[in-house]
Amino acid sequence: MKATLAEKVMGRLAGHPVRAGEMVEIGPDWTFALDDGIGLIDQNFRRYGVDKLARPERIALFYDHYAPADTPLHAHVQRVGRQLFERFGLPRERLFDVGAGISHQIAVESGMVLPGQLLANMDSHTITIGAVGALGCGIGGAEMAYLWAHGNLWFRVPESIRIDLDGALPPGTSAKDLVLTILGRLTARGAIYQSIEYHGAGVARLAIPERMTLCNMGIEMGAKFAVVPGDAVTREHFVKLGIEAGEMPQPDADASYAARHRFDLAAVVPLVSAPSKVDNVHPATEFAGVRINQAFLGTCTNGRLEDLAAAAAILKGRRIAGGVRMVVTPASRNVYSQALQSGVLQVLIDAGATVTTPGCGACAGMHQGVLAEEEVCISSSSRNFLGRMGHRDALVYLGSPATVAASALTGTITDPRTVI
Ligand SMILES: CC(C)[C@H](C(=O)O)[C@@H](O)C(=O)O
Ligand code: SF4
Repeated sequence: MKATLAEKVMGRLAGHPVRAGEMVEIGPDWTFALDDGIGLIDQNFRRYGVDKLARPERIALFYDHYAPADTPLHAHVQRVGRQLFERFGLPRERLFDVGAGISHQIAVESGMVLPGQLLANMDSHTITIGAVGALGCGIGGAEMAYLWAHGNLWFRVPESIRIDLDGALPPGTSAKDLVLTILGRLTARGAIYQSIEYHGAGVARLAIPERMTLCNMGIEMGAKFAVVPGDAVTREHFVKLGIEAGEMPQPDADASYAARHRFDLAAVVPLVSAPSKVDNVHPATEFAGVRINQAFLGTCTNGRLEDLAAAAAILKGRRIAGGVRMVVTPASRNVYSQALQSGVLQVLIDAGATVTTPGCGACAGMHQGVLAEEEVCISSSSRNFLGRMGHRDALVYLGSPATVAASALTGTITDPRTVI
């Protein structure tokens, strides 16, 4: 029986071959929770009298959405999580506390999640780990409480769609512009509950951080998973970490796909997703002259060293425009440290940027740079819904790190190719 990568991974966990559409009761290899969800797990445990965890070795907790805490309520929730860890005797090193960074960023950069593994997290952008040939998806608080208590949960095996990428990205463009190209064509409903498999010479050329950006926005098309099957680049990522990547499961050559698409990377241009729908994608040049108040560089979409470096390359020796604030939030402590040591942060600070604690930062409008009414932000993040980054009358445009830097420089939305 020919299988897609999603069918292979879920079949391994089910203990028998599975087909798209089938329901399986499986125990993911990893089950993560966040500061934004641990309170729900605690409530469910208390309501149903859970006093034992089924698979404690698969559990980790991350404080990324509002860390350090911005309100007494959020501080309380974080305290509840620390207490829950103590109550169940979970190892302290599995609680990634204030300053560690975004869960799925850490899952990839530390080598925690291996190719072919399934990670369930209380966060939809966990899909990002598809960059290392793994499957990541978000589930709700009651479901995660059930998983932690029982070890298994029902999943429907998704259909898969195959996207073949050819060619190479032109200068001034990045994986963000590529994924915005795909999102613009497929739309926000283009892959609902499907697993997007990326193939082809175009994706083989992309480094792990670029693959993370590519997979990250799969959720904006409604996908259950987005994944680049493990290859030489994946293996090299784990070799550098001193970790054995293992077998790296592959989809069968003639597996069955619900749809196939092809994109040429050479045709990609700097793009912007305009307010307030993610698939409202147009060339950045169409928004030339739109004034911004804030430029936000960070998130699990584009808060990695390579993203900060791309912005620094544009801002080196220059100052951001008067009246614009630039907020930089490294995706993890590791990114922060590397950006510090390499001088990238100094360039950004000299240009006038401010740097915040690693984590989600302003992305979901919870802290560290939310917007006032009528303010406009150019952001390297993944969502621009109304009210996403603060006031519901603020406007968020999404673009690449280079577009964010170029716009911070001029004070208006700017195609980075015009300022390089
Ligand atoms: C808070 C969390 C549940 C949410 C998600 O699931 O994606 C957030 O990370 C987001 O980006 O909107
Ligand atoms: S950085 Fe933004 S998109 Fe990513 S997990 Fe955090 S809030 Fe969600």
